[in-house]
Amino acid sequence: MTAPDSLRIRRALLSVSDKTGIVDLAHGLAAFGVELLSTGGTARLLADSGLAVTEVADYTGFPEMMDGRVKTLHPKIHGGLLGRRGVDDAVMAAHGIAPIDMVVVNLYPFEATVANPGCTLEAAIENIDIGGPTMLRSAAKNHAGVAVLVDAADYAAVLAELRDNDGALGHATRFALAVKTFEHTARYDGMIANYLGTRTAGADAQFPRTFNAQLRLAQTMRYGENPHQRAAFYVEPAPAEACVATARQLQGKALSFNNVADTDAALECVKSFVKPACVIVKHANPCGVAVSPEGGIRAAYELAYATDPTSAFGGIIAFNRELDAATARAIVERQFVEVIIAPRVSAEALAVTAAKQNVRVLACGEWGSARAAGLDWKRVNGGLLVQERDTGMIDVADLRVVTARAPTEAELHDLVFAWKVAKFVKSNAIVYAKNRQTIGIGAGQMSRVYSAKIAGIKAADEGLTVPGSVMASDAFFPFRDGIDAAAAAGITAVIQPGGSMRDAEVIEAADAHGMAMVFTGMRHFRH
Ligand SMILES: NC(=O)c1ncn([C@@H]2O[C@H](COP(=O)(O)O)[C@@H](O)[C@H]2O)c1NC=O
Repeated sequence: MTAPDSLRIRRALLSVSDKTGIVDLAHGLAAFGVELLSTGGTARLLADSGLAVTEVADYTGFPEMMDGRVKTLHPKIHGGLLGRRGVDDAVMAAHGIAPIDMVVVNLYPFEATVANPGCTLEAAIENIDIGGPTMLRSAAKNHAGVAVLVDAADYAAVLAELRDNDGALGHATRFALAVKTFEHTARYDGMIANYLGTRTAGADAQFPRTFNAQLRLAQTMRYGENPHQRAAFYVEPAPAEACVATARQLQGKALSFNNVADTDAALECVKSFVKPACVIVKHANPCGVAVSPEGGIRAAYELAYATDPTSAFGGIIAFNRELDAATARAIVERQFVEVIIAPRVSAEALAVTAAKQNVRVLACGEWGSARAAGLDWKRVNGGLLVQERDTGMIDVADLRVVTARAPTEAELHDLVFAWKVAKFVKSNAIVYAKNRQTIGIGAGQMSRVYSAKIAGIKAADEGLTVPGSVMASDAFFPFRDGIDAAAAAGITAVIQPGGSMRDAEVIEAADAHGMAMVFTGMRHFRH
């Protein structure tokens, strides 16, 4: 039995650039007696597979012309797609226009074409599909009488519905396919506008005149940053690397708005380390970070936790290795934790966390050694600030020793470690570290010297020893007071960008205290 709002498919037009799955779909349609119309290359492929197919050119009486610029742009096609069934039947019949009940189209590969570094403007323009989006939009607008397929991933489900519904498709399916189609053409046109918008006179090559992006709704949340704010999580169509948006949740309550933001902060920080590492984040700031080359993530977790157990309560914990059962047990037996994220989670670890079903456990997949380039967006009222992601990394070879004393090998390891952490601490950021463990973190203060004071207070409160530690500062010291305070606390080496008007005074202070200081030449403000 056919459902009342169903549409019997009698005639379909197939015109695809990406021919994946098209032959199987066409055979499936033919089995329901569907008449097939098609354009040049698609028609040849279908005919070669033994199907009876009418070329659009034969159907319209107009040849494909202008190197394919005009193939399907004809009233017999668009009338067949747009004609309102039951309203326009007479006019359609008068002009020899037959209804087309299904359109299967995917577009010239504009995105892949312009992604090629050697792509010319001419090649880009030739890859702007005109006839395809026009058919898609006609069909999607008239979804009351037409089914439209823009994605090969939908072919099997559509064939299955035809099988179950006597060769017809229900309204809900047609509506969903139409919405997907408009999303697709919007994205396609957005990409074209972005590309061409960087090529107008005087335009910036990276920032188009208008900013078009398409993000997919991944999740609606109970609330936003606060309970009176509604919220949702939108994700990019294809994130370039493993991230919070690609993560699979293996157990636990739904992620909250703040969970997603903090998980992102923790994960992006832990990606900075090659050896087994743990980052604990609270309110967007790392409150404990450690690397343990010998002890693995279990030892790294213990060290990270020890930095600031008070703040770690209810924190987000990220690892750069598979979460194992011993580490999972150490966490859940000790502390309240909101989220644990790792590239992978072993079955044994999951069996351990299962005892605490509220804990959200996420596996995000592996990432490579270099961070993917991309853009960061930050909303301000009435606008959007866009910048390149801070993928800047320093290498030991990039460091410039500016003091009489060079850092020892051990200090150097700690300086690089502390610098990597400081990059993920809100400015003004000061990080004290020793043996690749954070000893104190001062975050988000309006003056650098206060961040330094807080780092010292936290270390003292948790019984950690500052003397012999190193210090990282995300930006230069404007005055020598920060260095003097650090020396008084027992800091022996400093890493900072340099570049202050008073660098000479700051270096003099470090020398006077017998400290080693290196300049990175790179700043890592984070607001
Ligand atoms: N110009 C037209 O009338 C036209 N009609 C359909 N196309 C596109 O031609 C492609 C399929 O071509 P073929 O079947 O010849 O391989 C599809 O990407 C389809 O979107 C057209 N090409 C571009 O605009």
